Amino acid sequence: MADKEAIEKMLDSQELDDREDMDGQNHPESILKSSKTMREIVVDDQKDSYSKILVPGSDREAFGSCPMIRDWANVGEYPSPLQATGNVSNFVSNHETVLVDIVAHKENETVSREFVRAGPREFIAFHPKTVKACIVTCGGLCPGLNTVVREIFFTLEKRYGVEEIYGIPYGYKGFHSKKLQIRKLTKRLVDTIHYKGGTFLGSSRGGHDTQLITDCIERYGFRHVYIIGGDGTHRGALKIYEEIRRRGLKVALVGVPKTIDNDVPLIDKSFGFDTAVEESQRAIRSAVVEAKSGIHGIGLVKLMGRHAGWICVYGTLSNRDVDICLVPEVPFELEGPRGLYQTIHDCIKAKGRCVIVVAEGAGMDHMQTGKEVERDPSGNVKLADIGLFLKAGINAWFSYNKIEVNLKYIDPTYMIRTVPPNGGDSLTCAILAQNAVHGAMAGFSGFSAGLINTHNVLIPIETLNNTKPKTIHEGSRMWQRVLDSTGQPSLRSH
Ligand SMILES: Nc1ncnc2c1ncn2[C@@H]1O[C@H](COP(=O)(O)OP(=O)(O)O)[C@@H](O)[C@H]1O
Ligand SMILES: O=P(O)(O)OC[C@H]1O[C@](O)(COP(=O)(O)O)[C@@H](O)[C@@H]1O
Ligand SMILES: [Mg+2]
Repeated sequence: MADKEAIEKMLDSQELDDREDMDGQNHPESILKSSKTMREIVVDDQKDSYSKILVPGSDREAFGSCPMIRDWANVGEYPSPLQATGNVSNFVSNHETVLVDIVAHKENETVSREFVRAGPREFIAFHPKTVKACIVTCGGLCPGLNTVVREIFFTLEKRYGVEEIYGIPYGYKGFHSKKLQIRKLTKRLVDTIHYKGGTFLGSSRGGHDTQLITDCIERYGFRHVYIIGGDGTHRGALKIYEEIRRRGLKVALVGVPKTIDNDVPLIDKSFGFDTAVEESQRAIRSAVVEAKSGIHGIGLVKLMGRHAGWICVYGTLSNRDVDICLVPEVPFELEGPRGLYQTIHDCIKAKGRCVIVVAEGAGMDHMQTGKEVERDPSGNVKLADIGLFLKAGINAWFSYNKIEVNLKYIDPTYMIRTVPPNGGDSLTCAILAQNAVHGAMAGFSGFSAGLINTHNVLIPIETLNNTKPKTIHEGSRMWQRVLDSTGQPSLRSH
């Protein structure tokens, strides 16, 4: 039987669970059971080559649990329509968790954080016919946004039989701006959007208003709210989630973390990052070709990375012809015998050329002194252009020292985030989106879908927001790989 037919048949046979409209806490035991206290997973206590992993079950406020709507509103319990079309062994129990800290040492006990495992549940909290869902994309662009939107749509529509799915235009503003139109999404509208870069829904910075957004959610009767965005978006999402709880609304608020900078904490990698790195190769290769072809050629490439230099690091390590990599986390000096300019000079003397990759947030201590800080509508600090600054500084230094150089500056900033996702990122987007929907259908709320240690999890947004962004550490093996590949010195006199 076709998926759709099987789902329809199953849904038609289901009465609306009256718990959905009841007061009181009459919840199914199967879903409710709370976890034990300190749980010990002894991987193998016979062999001392295995480690003992302790999961701190007693402190499950932050880890190992995920908020559920039934904590503040009544929801029902229905057999999942996936029972009619899927393999039942694919269902995930609410008691399954994924460990975060998996590197162990046999001499020590490893205490790991854990998150609820994502995936389809055998029983769901919403009758799909009662679900009105909306999807919004916020903040900067990232390859794969459209793929996430499309997959949320099709998972809701095809797998669960949800009929009303809406697109919120241009980010948070779209919930309340009179100039913007919320529109119903259809298969025809979203069918081919994954082949394109950008976001079909539009995006924006600024415009977050917790009360107006929650009013809109209430007015439309949205039961699922899917919010795709980065750190700023998630700060905004947490406020909406708290307001939803305060008002006692039966709403699953779900995040999908997005950022080209790859600094979202806890998760393995953010979607679109690999595509951006791949796209950065075109710019870096051009810089290498230019540097190799000119007399004392210098290729300078500026890439994105406001507070974290992951694109530069991965771009550098992929290319392997880069001589100097500059990231926001690792300060460098310009002048002096170990400074940047002298290092470029040494590199040119040794190789006849020098290729430099710089993150937009690197070297800010050289530029923003004394100036008033400018902010974008979301409150992010507007950075001065380190690429242009270095271009001018390098040219001036060599000119002063009467050494001919040919510097070519390449700034592919927006080009690397506006392309469609590559194959791997497309798959990541699809799986994240599916798990966002499975989590919402199961009645979880206030979480973001993420991949940790290659396993899909539901991360409470509060935890995500309270965890430090993932940045590069100077003492790390990753930074050491950069130093090994480039051969660059510390660029500091101390
Ligand atoms: N602290 C905050 N509280 C509420 N909303 C916020 C907050 N920070 C950012 N936002 C909102 O989140 C949206 C996206 O934020 P932004 O920083 O531009 O992008 P990103 O989510 O990619 O980091 C914007 O609409 C912005 O107004
Ligand atoms: O010009 P815009 O749209 O503000 O975007 C620039 C910023 O967006 C980013 O690509 C990603 O930022 P977000 O993840 O916060 O959206 C940064 O690297 C960059 O500084
Ligand atoms: Mg951000």
